[in-house]
Amino acid sequence: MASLRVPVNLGPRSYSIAISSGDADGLAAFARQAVPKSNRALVVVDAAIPQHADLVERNLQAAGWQTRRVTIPSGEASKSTAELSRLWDVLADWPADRKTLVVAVGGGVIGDLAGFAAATYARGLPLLMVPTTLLSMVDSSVGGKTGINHPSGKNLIGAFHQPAAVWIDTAFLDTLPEREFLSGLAEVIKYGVILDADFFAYLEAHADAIRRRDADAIRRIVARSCELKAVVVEQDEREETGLRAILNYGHTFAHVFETIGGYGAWLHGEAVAAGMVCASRLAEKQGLISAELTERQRRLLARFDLPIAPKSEWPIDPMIAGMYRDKKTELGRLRFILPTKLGHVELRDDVPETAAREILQTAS
Ligand SMILES: NC(=O)c1ccc[n+]([C@@H]2O[C@H](COP(=O)([O-])OP(=O)(O)OC[C@H]3O[C@@H](n4cnc5c(N)ncnc54)[C@H](O)[C@@H]3O)[C@@H](O)[C@H]2O)c1
Ligand SMILES: O=C(O)C(=O)C[C@@H](O)[C@H](O)[C@H](O)COP(=O)(O)O
Ligand SMILES: [Zn+2]
Repeated sequence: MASLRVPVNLGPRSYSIAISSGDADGLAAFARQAVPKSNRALVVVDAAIPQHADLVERNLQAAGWQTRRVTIPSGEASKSTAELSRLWDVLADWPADRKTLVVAVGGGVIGDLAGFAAATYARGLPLLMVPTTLLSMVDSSVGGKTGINHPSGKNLIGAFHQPAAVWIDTAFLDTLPEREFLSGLAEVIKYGVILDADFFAYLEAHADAIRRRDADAIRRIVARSCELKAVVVEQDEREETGLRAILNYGHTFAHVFETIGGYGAWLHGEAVAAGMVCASRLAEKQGLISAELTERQRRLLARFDLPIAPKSEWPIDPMIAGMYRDKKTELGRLRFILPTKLGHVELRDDVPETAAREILQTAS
């Protein structure tokens, strides 16, 4: 299958996303082209996928890199100061220099963590993203948001640091467990709601093929998601104008669901799924959309067995308090991304706290 390229045009920080399937050999030339002058590579890998790291490391070595590997325990708890500090220690001990490439092999946890190490060590090292989950292929490996969690809130500590390149090989998905695969689909559905009504309709029409991981369907959803994210990031790289904030649809709710669950009850995509339904209900309440649009999202999410409401036992006050720590909050005002029609959303700062509280109270 021919490999695709999606460009991310950011002037001096521009890079290419390569999308292929089973073309491990292509990685060496691609990485070398993206990072011509570099002789050391720190390969940061999720503990569950040593076989994928072997493949990546072999190819980097073939392209002239001397490699070292750090294995990170799987799961959201690794977006921590302890794991970050371990990466800094290895880099300092080697020692790394400013040409040392950091390579993230894993899902969004590894990308966010290794990316933040790359952003901070020696004030910035080149970063190669090699995403191995659906969620990281369609979202987290692109756009340069890196960081770790704080006990009080998701991704509260972080930096923008664009990768030098993103290498997506959809063959890595062959080993991905079903629940993780479905979680990634929440972010794919997000793109349809916020930017592309036709893409949403495609997801509705091809839900069965997507669920059985049909190769064409996977390639199409990965490519379209990357294109849509790239277009947004190109126009508002650091979330300054409000445009990039649309990628946060459902996340004001999702992040408090993840935090209240101790970063373990729900996967990120599961929290985003329920968060999008809450945001859509909030838009209904504000008179922006009819119930039909929320219902379409609920139906599609349910076809992928994704949650469509928070757990009833989660206490509401700490969730509301958590929303005020959301990075979109300004001057003490909550801000939400709300749909106005399929394929279009707005950043709103006129939603009263009581409305968000009511959504949580009536969620079931
Ligand atoms: N930076 C961004 O723009 C951005 C965007 C979206 C999400 N995120 C972050 O990404 C994280 C979620 O990412 P995720 O869903 O990839 O989770 P993850 O990184 O925890 O990976 C999910 C699970 O899949 C396993 N795994 C990874 N690749 C595998 C493979 N090929 N085969 C078998 N198992 C594999 C891992 O061990 C892990 O248990 C969250 O922390 C979220 O906040 C960041
Ligand atoms: O890239 C973005 O911008 C996003 O908002 C993508 C989100 O899917 C992702 O979960 C991101 O990490 C959330 O960012 P945050 O700034 O709300 O922590
Ligand atoms: Zn997300």
